[in-house]
Amino acid sequence: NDEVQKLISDSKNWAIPTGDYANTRFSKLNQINKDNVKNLQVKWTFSTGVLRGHEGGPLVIGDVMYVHAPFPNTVYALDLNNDGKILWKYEPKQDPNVIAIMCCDTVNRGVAYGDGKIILNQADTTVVALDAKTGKVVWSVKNGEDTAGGKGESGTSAPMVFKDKVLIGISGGEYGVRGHVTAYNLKDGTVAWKAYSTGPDAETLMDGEKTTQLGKPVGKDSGVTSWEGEQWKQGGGTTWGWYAFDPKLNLVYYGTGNPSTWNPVQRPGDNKWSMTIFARDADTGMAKWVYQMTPHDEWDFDGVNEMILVDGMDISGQKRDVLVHFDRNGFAYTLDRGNGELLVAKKYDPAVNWATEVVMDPKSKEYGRPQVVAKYSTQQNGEDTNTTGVCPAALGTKDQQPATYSPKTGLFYVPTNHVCMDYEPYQVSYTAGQPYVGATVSMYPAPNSHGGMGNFIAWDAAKGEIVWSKPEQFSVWSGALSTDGDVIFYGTLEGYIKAVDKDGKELYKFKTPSGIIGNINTFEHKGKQYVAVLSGVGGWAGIGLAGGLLGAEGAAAWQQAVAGQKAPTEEEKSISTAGLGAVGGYAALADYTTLGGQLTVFGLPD
Ligand SMILES: O=C(O)c1cc(C(=O)O)c2c(n1)C(=O)C(=O)c1cc(C(=O)O)[nH]c1-2
Repeated sequence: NDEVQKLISDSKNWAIPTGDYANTRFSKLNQINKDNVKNLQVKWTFSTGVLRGHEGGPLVIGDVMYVHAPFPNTVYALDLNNDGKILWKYEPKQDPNVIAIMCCDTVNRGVAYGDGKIILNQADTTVVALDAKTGKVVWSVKNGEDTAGGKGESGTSAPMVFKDKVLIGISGGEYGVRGHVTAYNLKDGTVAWKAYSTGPDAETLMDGEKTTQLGKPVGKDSGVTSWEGEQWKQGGGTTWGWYAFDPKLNLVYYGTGNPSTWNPVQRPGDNKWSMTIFARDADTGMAKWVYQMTPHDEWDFDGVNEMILVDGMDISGQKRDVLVHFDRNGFAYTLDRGNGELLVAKKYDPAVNWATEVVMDPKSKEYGRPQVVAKYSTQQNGEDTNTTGVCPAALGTKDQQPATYSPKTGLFYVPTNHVCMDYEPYQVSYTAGQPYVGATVSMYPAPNSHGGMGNFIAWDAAKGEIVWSKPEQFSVWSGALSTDGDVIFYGTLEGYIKAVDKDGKELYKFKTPSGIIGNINTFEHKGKQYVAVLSGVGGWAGIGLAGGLLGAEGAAAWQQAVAGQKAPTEEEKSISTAGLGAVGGYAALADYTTLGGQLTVFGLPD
């Protein structure tokens, strides 16, 4: 989209949720720099009026900031000329029953701009285009089937506007939803193309001969033949993460989520194309290449995290245009983004133990496949057996919280989880619209380490090496930002916004009113640079607080039990696995923060 590209190239704006089409989250602004960032002050704040988890961040286009909220997905247009005075507000009417079918809090990762419209992907899968000037609905379409007699589909992902289209994904892998992405025409909301993650070629938009994985044709109907019977019909592979676009290659990139159910014993086969990076033609949706990172997933390692596109990376003396992806499974992948050739696949947390390596020898039958450690195979250990000590936990070495790439240092700065789990699969039967999880999980900090549940790291994607790692008490569930001012920002679950230098040295921190799971961004207005972030604890890691699943008393009792100071009661034991395992794991968060949705805008002293 030429208009959007023009807006993006002017760093004063933050014109798309990911900062740019390459998902770098790097800004050329440099007024706020490593020397003066310590002087940052709060300039103005704005309450969204909504509690629960606030993911994503505001857009800034010219004099207007667009702020979104989790369910009920209120959108505000704020006037930057007037300390954020409200220009318009849009509040959709949605059936609150959709809350019950959202796996990991009522989050929404942001709105997109294009063609004079603001596009919102609502929790109930309604996609609306709002007139950016007035907030009036221009068009509205239904992207899935939610609660009433539906399949348990929901919407949380941020749309991506590209060319004359907007890409929308779907959530509901915990409900057996069959994943899909749809490109809608920006003009009127009609469907340009729709591609499923599983199923026959005509529906996955694959060509058995021309679509390749690691240089080889995928074969006919691979999205059917890699499943038993008709299991692909509720096979998961949802598309709730981030999307990227390469205008030169005319390809869109994204990853697919876990195969449904979480019980691997119940679904033999590689379960294609769950857990897969897709490169699709932007005009037709046809898949050019794919790469399945975790064939036959046994741990819920959704492959949806962002794809970061970097040009001319020096890989063993050769300049390559690459795609870098920090997967939930604990491996960071560097691929040639033109043909999907695998260049690097290395662990980005030393705790990762479920696989020893990804096979890099093209002559091997196992080429590109992770080598699973039998002890941590929930498939081999079988149903109703608790597989213990698996690292990372189901929420991965990194979940949806996006990393940033700085072209100045050539490094990636990555918010990570340092969490392990016990995982017990069990039989589950499929009923449309009902949970289809099939595993009990509990989570805890990676053992024999620093005791915390997170690290903020710097990563060299050419070598596949951690450059430095800064321990955090909790998972870093916020998206990072790097700038030409040689500063890197991220937020913490306790609620701190932090700024570090290129060596990871902390330069600034400020405690905002609630835990940060939003993505930090920056913009310039009237010649001054600002940094903005949404606070509002929640998401999967914060579900205990956001969903009210654990009171402060419960948290304290649970912590004592974990610390071995008292025997856990039956109720406390059930807490440990509530919220798909996150409630017990993150119980101590209740000592630091509580719910609240607020935007905080920082700037330098006048
Ligand atoms: O399979 C799915 O459809 C699906 C959807 C979502 C979502 O839409 O938020 C999450 C997940 N899975 C998931 O596995 C996960 O770890 C997760 C974390 C979060 C979050 O916002 O903190 N959402 C989701």
